[in-house]
Amino acid sequence: KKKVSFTKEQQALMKVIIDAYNKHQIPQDVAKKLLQDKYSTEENFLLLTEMATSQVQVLVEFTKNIPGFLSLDREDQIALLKGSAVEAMFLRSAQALNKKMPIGHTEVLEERIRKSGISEEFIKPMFNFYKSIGELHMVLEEQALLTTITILTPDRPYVKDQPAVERLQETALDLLRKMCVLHHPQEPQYFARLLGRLTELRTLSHYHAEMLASWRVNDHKFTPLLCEIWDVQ
Ligand SMILES: O=C(c1ccccc1)c1ccc(-c2nc3ccccc3n2[C@H](C(=O)NC2CCCCC2)C2CCCCC2)cc1
Repeated sequence: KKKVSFTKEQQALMKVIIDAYNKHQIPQDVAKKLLQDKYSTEENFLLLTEMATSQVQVLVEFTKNIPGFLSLDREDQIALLKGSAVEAMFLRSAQALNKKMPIGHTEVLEERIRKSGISEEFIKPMFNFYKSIGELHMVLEEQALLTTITILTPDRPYVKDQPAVERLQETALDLLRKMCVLHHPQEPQYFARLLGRLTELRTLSHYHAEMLASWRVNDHKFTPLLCEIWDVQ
């Protein structure tokens, strides 16, 4: 059994990130809403924009707790948030679908998402991603670190001081690598598989503006915050 030891700094970093991740959960649980009632395509689109808007607010609060983030150039902080918001939303959505639920609930939830108004061509890649996240059975620490690593991606558009972001991301990557060895000792390639999901995530978010336009509703109304973050309207 591989011995994994964390430095004092790594233990402190993990605690800060876990506390932030737990504190900044989505207010009301969208999965519960979807399981309670069937909604029309319009209502589903509104639900998505409401959930996504509150998720962006939660994401901003979460990033403030990432050690070093607030010391970055202010415009770079905005560029990192803008560049990772859609990916963080899909990560959160994947976790919402893969959460332990009573028998049969996941199937109902999946069905309601499939029928929510999303155009067919995007259902497959989105669920492929959700399934590939589910198969990893990530522990909370890994989920929180994966979101942190997604936010601290140096090569987002308009980031000026990439090395400064790289240094923060590397700290989170070192910690995640150790977490993977600790929680998945039988799978030496687990860490690499986890990072591979970020590539799939980037592809999903690449088509996001186009995906939204294809949602079968007459007018696509967005909140001002989403217009900022989602490059729509
Ligand atoms: O942007 C999306 C898209 C994708 C393809 C085409 C057009 C738009 C697009 C499409 C679905 C989901 C998505 N995948 C989910 C998995 C499990 C549970 C809910 C999920 N959702 C939506 C949601 O509210 N997500 C929250 C989750 C918390 C963080 C903020 C976001 C609802 C919205 C009501 C209708 C059904 C799905 C998340 C994002």
